Amino acid sequence: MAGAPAMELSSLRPLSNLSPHSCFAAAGSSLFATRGSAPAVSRTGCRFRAPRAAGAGHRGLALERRRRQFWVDERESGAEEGRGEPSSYSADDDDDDDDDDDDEAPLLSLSEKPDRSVALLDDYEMEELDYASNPDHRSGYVAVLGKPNVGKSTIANQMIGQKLSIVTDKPQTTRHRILGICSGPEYQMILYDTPGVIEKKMHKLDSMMMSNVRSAAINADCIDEVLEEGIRDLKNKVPTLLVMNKKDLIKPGEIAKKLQWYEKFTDVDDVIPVSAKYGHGVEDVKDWILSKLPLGPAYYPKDIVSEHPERFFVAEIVREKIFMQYRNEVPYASQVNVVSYKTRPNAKDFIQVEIVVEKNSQKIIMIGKQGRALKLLATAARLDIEDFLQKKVYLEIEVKVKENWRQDEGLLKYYGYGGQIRAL
Ligand SMILES: Nc1nc2c(ncn2[C@@H]2O[C@H](COP(=O)(O)OP(=O)(O)OP(=O)(O)O)[C@@H](O)[C@H]2O)c(=O)[nH]1
Repeated sequence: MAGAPAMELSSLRPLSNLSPHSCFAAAGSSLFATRGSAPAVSRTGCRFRAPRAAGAGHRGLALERRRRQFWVDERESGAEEGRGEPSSYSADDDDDDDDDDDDEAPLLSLSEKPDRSVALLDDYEMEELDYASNPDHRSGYVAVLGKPNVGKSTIANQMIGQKLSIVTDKPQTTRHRILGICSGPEYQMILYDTPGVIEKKMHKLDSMMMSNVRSAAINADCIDEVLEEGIRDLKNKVPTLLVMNKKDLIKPGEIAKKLQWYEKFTDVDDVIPVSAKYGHGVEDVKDWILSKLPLGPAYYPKDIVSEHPERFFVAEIVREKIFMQYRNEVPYASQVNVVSYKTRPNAKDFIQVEIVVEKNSQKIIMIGKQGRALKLLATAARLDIEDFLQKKVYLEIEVKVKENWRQDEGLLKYYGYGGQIRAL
């Protein structure tokens, strides 16, 4: 069937006694709305946590300790940096000198689901957030799976209420699993937005991305019919929702027919039509997930929206701008690395980014005549990064060529496609 874009949302263990709706203030979600205890956000803005309240220092340390358990320090696995002839552009209003250096950041694992016993809040946090007195609290992992461009990132962002995953009109924008945490007073759902499932793998990059998708599916005990063998036996154990997205593009009379078709010819538990871009139906999806989430305490403090470090999002923002500005092969041949991120007490943060492309011809396109294209890119990226970080930054971008990086397993691992990214 020439179906509407569809994706599957699967969550951990089913549970029958539900308390839907109780946790959501909003009926009919609005775009990027802020929630209860969540910190202020802007269009692309996400705070990893709300500004700490007085006395919350312990909690910060506890979180730090817990995070470190997910970090894998294996810098030796990184490929050597080929230093070509860089072309760079610095996007800044004025100039600053740098001081502190944090380049010794360890790696953060993206492929492992934190074990509940590891990720659990410590006693101080339990007491502070009063979890012990709330036996009805629900929490669990949800994998967002589906083909490229169906709107997985859009719906994940909508549910979290903040733009964590980049969204473009080009397929296969999402390359990593993006973990987003959506919390309410009585629940916490941890969403894994995954790259679109592709069957035809052109590069090693595609294979490594798909292996991370499979791992997200396994971690959430769920299955997508387009995924390969090895996880099929998990079916039946996990509630699966098929989200029929972009219903705004379907004629009203067709929606009912498509729903019937999906219900009849797929194994999913439910089908919900939504229009993620406009927020329609997103609350229904949230309610469905809530109805399936197991009872249990939160995995993370409620004001945390992601485990990813800031530099991960900085690279993603630059990548989004590349997808928006350049055509054809160039965005797909580009890898963005934050090579240095320096916070300075009396000056703007200093961020050095390298864009790696595969051919010199791509580098020429990326830079443009008299560097105009790169300047445009750097300025657009800087503005969004500042919006995201809620502070001014000095951004320097270099373009380098590394032939066939998409086929180089060592480099791909170094760039985070082996399931690890550098922590800040
Ligand atoms: N008309 C319409 N467009 C939508 C809707 N949801 C998402 N889109 C658009 O579809 C495109 C792809 O959205 P994404 O959220 O990036 O899709 P994705 O599934 O994460 O894409 P991949 O990165 O390829 O896996 C973007 O241009 C979105 O604006 C919707 O409900 N209606």
